[in-house]
Amino acid sequence: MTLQIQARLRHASGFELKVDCELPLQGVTALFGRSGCGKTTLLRIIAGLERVPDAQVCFGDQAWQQSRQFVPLHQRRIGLVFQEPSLLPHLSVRDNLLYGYKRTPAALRRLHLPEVTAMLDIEELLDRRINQLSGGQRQRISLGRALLISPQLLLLDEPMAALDTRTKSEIMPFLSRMAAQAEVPIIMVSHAPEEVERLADRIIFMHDGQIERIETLQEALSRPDSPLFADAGAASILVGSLGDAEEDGMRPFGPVGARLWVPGSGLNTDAHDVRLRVLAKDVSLSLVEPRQISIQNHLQVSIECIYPPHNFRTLVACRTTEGQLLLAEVTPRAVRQLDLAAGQKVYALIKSVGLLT
Ligand SMILES: Nc1ncnc2c1ncn2[C@@H]1O[C@H](COP(=O)(O)OP(=O)(O)OP(=O)(O)O)[C@@H](O)[C@H]1O
Repeated sequence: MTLQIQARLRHASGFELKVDCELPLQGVTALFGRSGCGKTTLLRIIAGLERVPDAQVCFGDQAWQQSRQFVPLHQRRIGLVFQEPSLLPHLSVRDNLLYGYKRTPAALRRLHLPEVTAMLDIEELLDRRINQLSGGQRQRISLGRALLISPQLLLLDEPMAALDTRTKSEIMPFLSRMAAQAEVPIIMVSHAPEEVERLADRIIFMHDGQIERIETLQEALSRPDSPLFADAGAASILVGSLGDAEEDGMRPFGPVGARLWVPGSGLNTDAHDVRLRVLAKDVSLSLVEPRQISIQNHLQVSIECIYPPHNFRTLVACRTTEGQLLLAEVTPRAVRQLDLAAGQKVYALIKSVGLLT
């Protein structure tokens, strides 16, 4: 399934959007770029909220816009969630959730109230009024309402931007669960690298009204100049399964022999494709297997490449025994003293990890 878009638009403000692309639609696609680069405008064109003359938008074999043909939003069967929840204040949570569901022909309904309320953990809220909800709860109801029209595509425009950091981290697991369970392709606008790394499978990088690149998350994380590294520096995402917590609360991540220990969290044990975010500056390299040190997590890796130094730091791309990319940031002096080179087997010491999903 792909989404084909050809559009050209110029606002009175001088901003110009020029897009001609074919997006594979599977899992979560993030639209990422600086403020004002045109992410929301592109999302609105996909939704049919921005009517651009001569644009072409085709979702699989459905022409949503082509020549004189223009399919309005409600016939595109798109679930939309914006930054500010737009719930109906005079209706209960249940009636808000069922608003679009009731208007969806029975034959097209794939998702129903019990499974959606369980997925978003909102069963307890069904009889409340909207003004009795917190910001995070409102956003979960908005996500539920969008899912209950059984959409063929979900468009999320910075759904967490208005939430504080704590509420954001509370709602993130629901979003990622939703992405995995609902089997609906998602396009999500974001300018937060951590959000993208946590949720996205593919990224559309936008700049000045144009699409610069479309990459898988792993491709985007494997180049040192990735825009995802602009804020917190280079990072890697390790994917693996999470085991039961030990007595001290630590949980094993990944296969025996290449196992990391992470602090326990509320995640289910049956969590398979769990993502672990490791900042390159938290990874050091050693030629010998480290013993008698406080850092618990170390992995044998092989060096794939050493990038030229930048600001007195050298980025070293390593592969774990399972073939996953792990970036380490060391000093150029350490590279010289340890005589590091591509192909060499070394140990990566990981000071801290963040469990993402
Ligand atoms: N209706 C409009 N009329 C004139 N200019 C507009 C209109 N809507 C958006 N723009 C301009 O178009 C540009 C792209 O806006 P858009 O909202 O798509 O950017 P964005 O990447 O989503 O930004 P942000 O991350 O800040 O939400 C901006 O310069 C904006 O000021």
